[in-house]
Amino acid sequence: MPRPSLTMMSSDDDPLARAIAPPPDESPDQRAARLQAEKEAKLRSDAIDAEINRQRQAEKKEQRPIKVLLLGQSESGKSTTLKNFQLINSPKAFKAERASWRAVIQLNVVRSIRTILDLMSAAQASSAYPSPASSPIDSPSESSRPPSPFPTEASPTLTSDHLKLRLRLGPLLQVEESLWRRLSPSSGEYEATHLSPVTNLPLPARATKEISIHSSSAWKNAFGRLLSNNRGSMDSEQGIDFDDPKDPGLILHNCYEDMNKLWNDETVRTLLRANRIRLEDQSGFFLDDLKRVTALKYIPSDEDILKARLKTIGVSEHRFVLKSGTGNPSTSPGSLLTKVREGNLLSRDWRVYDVGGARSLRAAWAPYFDDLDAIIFLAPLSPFDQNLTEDPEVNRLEDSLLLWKAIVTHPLLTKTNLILFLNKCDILKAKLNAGIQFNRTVLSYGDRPNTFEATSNYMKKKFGLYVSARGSFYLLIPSTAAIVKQSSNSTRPFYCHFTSVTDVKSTFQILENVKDLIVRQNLTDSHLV
Ligand SMILES: Nc1nc2c(ncn2[C@@H]2O[C@H](COP(=O)(O)OP(=O)(O)OP(=O)(O)O)[C@@H](O)[C@H]2O)c(=O)[nH]1
Ligand SMILES: [Mg+2]
Repeated sequence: MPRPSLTMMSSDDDPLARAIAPPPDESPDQRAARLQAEKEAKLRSDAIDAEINRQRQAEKKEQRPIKVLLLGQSESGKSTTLKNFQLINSPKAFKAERASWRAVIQLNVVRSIRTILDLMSAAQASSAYPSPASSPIDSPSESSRPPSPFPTEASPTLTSDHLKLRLRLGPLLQVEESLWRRLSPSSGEYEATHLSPVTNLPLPARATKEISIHSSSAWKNAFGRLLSNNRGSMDSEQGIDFDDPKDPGLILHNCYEDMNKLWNDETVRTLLRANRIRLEDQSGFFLDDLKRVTALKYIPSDEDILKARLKTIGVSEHRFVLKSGTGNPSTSPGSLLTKVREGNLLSRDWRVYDVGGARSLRAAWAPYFDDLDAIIFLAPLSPFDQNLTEDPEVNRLEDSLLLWKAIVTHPLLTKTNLILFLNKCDILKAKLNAGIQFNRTVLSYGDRPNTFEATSNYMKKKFGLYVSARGSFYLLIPSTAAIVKQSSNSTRPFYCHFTSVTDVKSTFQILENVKDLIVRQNLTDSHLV
């Protein structure tokens, strides 16, 4: 016999319908009460459904990694900030890379010395043919330089001792060659850049290039291989093989006396000043630590690694998990993050992206704008008297401001947390202390005091105007003869820190606060708080 279909089934046949059906003798009052109860039950059920839905959405968001992008012009300190993240969150991996960074530091040392040697050659050539038109100071691009913030000195005359010193340092050129070859894959991924924005000297081709390694290249493997090598001469913990025949440590060690003599020579210092070169403010400067970094068993410290300079091409990514219970002295015991950590509610994946900041590389940034939690934008304050390497017409401070404006007003980033690091504060302080006048290049600064406090707060205000104020303002920089007049209608929160990201201790504190802020915002977005 065929079973009755659902439509054929009466409520008498359906046990559930029978169970919930109203009693046949229900009075009008009872009916009204029943309908009211059913209405309330439905409301409760809908509220529970909505809560479950909300929690599901939040969990989904919780599971996706927190993404942070580091932005800023070239040499602003992005990769150095990434190294700080690594040092804090993956110290073992950071340590494992010491051998590779040691090679970069050796190259940085050689490059600084080479700058001096090339300068000596140029000075010698111009003294042999003393024509005003060929002198470095009168080079055609001189007009594009910012006005000198300190008095220009006459170029000194080099003695035969200087020339002997230069000859004795010849082996360093081989060190440079061999380190270049080892660090770079055969394709040769160097991008030509000028040696320094303050020199327009006719230097040899090699000296005008800055070493840059594509992030996808396995340059660290050239040295990382040593990790598996178990030789007795090796510091296995640091992964450095001091007896490696290709290691240039011995040559550098043997050249220490001459390098030190060169760097501390008064005539050489005058020559540098006459050409407006302050090596001590440049990236990858180790000449004040020559004895230590050329020691036979030199192992780079954390600070050395942060100071090492290697230009980024491409994008590097650092992943880590924010562990529960990691100590943050700044997090108050009752704060949300502490509670979340204590309750072990939060073990989130983090991804920090570091991109190349040179002008030609900025087009590669946009694909990373999607789905970002925060951008840490680095604007170095110290190069207020320098122009861009890639565009000698543009002041570096002005470039940072315009870049910041482009990020603040970018349509894909309206909901992204923007955190500004006004960086290289240590170099800014040193420059101001050396008597370099801020208002010589930033004319709009007027006659305000030439102190760190006044100049840095002035720039904080300028950057802040784009995000948290309405109105117009200007920054006058004569090198470009441009008045950077801007207006802003935005009122986003303005998170700003004065940083020196080569300083491990202060940067640790700032990054912990930044992580706290990002987690907080992320939870707020997920409606968890
Ligand atoms: N003294 C000092 N040096 C800094 C500071 N921040 C960065 N540097 C140095 O400046 C140089 C450039 O820093 P990077 O982190 O390589 O710059 P970047 O923004 O990654 O540059 P690109 O890769 O070219 O885009 C490095 O030698 C750093 O050690 C700082 O606050 N103070
Ligand atoms: Mg970089």
